[in-house]
Amino acid sequence: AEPFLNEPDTGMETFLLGTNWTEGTQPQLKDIRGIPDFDFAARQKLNNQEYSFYRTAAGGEWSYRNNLEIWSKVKFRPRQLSDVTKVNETLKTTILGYNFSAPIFIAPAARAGYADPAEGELNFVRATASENILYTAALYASKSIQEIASAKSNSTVNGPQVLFQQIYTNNNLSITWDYIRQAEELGAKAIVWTIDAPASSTRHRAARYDTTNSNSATSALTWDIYEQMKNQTSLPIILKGISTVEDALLAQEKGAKAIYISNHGGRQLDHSPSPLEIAYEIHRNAPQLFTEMEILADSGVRYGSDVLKLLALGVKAVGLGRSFMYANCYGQAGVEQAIQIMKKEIAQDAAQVGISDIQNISSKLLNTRALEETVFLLE
Ligand SMILES: Cc1cc2nc3c(=O)[nH]c(=O)nc-3n(C[C@H](O)[C@H](O)[C@H](O)COP(=O)(O)O)c2cc1C
Repeated sequence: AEPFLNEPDTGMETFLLGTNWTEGTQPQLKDIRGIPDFDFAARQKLNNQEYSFYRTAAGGEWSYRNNLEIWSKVKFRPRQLSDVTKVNETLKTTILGYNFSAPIFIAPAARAGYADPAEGELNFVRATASENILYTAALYASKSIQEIASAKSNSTVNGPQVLFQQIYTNNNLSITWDYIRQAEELGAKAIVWTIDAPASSTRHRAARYDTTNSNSATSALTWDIYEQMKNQTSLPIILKGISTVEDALLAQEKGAKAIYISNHGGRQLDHSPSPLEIAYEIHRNAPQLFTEMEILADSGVRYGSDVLKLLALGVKAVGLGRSFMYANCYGQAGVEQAIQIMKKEIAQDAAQVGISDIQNISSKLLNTRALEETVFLLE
């Protein structure tokens, strides 16, 4: 196996070594310039067990790598002399009808308490309120669903803050239905049902510390359960972990208003496709899906330009998992800074590409020839 770069050389370490920073201590937040810097910073602060849980991925971590490396295969085709002066105003978007300041969100991830034992996920709730982006809370959060709900802001552009609730289904479905009811009562606006974790996954990095899946007890995953779930709630159910155009089409056939393409950050199945490859497969086989339903995506997103590539294929909004977990090592301020970095990069990179409206990006601004070699085409 060839070595690879977990994060590009951002010059951070060189810079820090020229200051009074001591290796193994967390750098100052002001010295974080890009999303990958939060990974470096988290490695300094967290112990090996905690960092490994956040960082781990499945098998030889080839999907984890591919999630990070695939972006460079798709180049931009920047159009110069387009009027991009108002691009900042087009950053705002809607997700299932709710208003947000940017097409990015915090993906559901368990155990935020490793990064901030006192506040855990509450930092995500508060930071997404102040920055007005979406937070999708994880079932296996360090804080209880009640604690998360009570940290919500009452005064956002949507009125009370909009949170989506991620769930795993339990083999005993009555536990799942109770959980959905509870989320609904506490004001969640959508259920994000994770469908790509039918079993525990092979995660050597975290297994060393006996901290692998948070969901090892769960495996009830069928379209029949989806039908049953729809009868349990009036909330929209977003299927998280769609990896093929066939399943995207099936989801639409069964009435899904939104789906979420993801390979779980490469944490479930090694050699599962990246969101860029999945989005491209849908773009080539059933492009209408991007307008007929809302398609969210995550896995491997580290830069504003990564987000733009997914949006250009038709994705509605893009999530980040690990990066926000790492940013949470700085508490709410760190999470806010991560959101601000992403917003700034999305807007400025959009301008560089010649995008005047982030909500309406032509796929012709991408050169996808490299994906054409491997894309799966339906008969
Ligand atoms: C520490 C950690 C815990 C996670 N826990 C969950 C979870 O409980 N439920 C879920 O649907 N996805 C979970 N995920 C996956 C994320 O929702 C998301 O798909 C993934 O992190 C995106 O890839 P990225 O980390 O490269 O941004 C977790 C990811 C991480 C890193």
